[in-house]
Amino acid sequence: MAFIIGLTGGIASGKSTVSKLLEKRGFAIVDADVAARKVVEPGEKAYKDIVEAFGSSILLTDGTLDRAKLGSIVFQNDDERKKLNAIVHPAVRKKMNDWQEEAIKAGKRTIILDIPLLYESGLTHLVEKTIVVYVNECTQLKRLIERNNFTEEEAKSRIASQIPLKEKMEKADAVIDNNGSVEETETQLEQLIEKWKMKP
Ligand SMILES: CC(C)(COP(=O)(O)OP(=O)(O)OC[C@H]1O[C@@H](n2cnc3c(N)ncnc32)[C@H](O)[C@@H]1O)[C@@H](O)C(=O)NCCC(=O)NCCS
Ligand SMILES: Nc1ncnc2c1ncn2[C@@H]1O[C@H](COP(=O)(O)OP(=O)(O)OP(=O)(O)O)[C@@H](O)[C@H]1O
Repeated sequence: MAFIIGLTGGIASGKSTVSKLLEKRGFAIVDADVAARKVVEPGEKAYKDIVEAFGSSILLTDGTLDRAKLGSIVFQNDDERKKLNAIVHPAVRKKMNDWQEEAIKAGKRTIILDIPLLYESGLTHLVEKTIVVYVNECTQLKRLIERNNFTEEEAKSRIASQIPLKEKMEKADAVIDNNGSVEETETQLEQLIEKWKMKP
């Protein structure tokens, strides 16, 4: 039996940073954001459903999704976001399940499911333990604005579309504080790998 761990946090809290550190150590990573990009490629069912629901004005000239435009629609309106989630999430779950099976077949002993919406989507039954990557509100806002070139308003509306990070932290089996340097984050991760006896 493989050890299945859910890695989550808030937008721009540092999940990808932590998952890269885990990948470097040979752990299998199954990333929901990667799956969510894959299942909306032209030709996929979710792609067709999105075009039907949101209209072809959310497409770029090459026929792929205009993610910036779709993002500006769904992070300003809860109903639109729920509509998109209902189309994309079932396909994401299936894709992640396929990748998890592949990792198990390849002999991986610990599999990390990197799922930003682990708590929002009620998916904790899929994992044995949860890790929350935590940053304070100020760091989160600053890093999100810097990484995505968002205005403060755009960044705040994305943060507001998720359960507050503090609440996620209270639900977690382990918390990694990513307010400091990446090296400090790596040290905490190493201690957790030791404590939970995680083997790649
Ligand atoms: C709206 C979309 C096109 C915007 O794309 P964009 O490239 O700007 O963002 P990206 O996909 O890289 O997501 C960045 C982060 O935003 C947050 N986020 C994304 N979707 C959602 C959502 N539906 N609800 C809350 N937060 C979300 C997550 O923290 C994610 O890590 C895209 O986020 C999307 O398709 N979302 C729906 C699928 C989804 O829920 N993905 C999250 C994990 S399954
Ligand atoms: N400890 C750190 N010190 C400085 N910058 C950091 C640190 N950790 C992450 N960052 C930066 O903050 C931003 C967000 O980090 P990252 O992309 O890992 O977050 P995420 O939780 O995966 O985000 P998302 O949910 O949006 O995919 C990135 O630009 C990253 O380079």
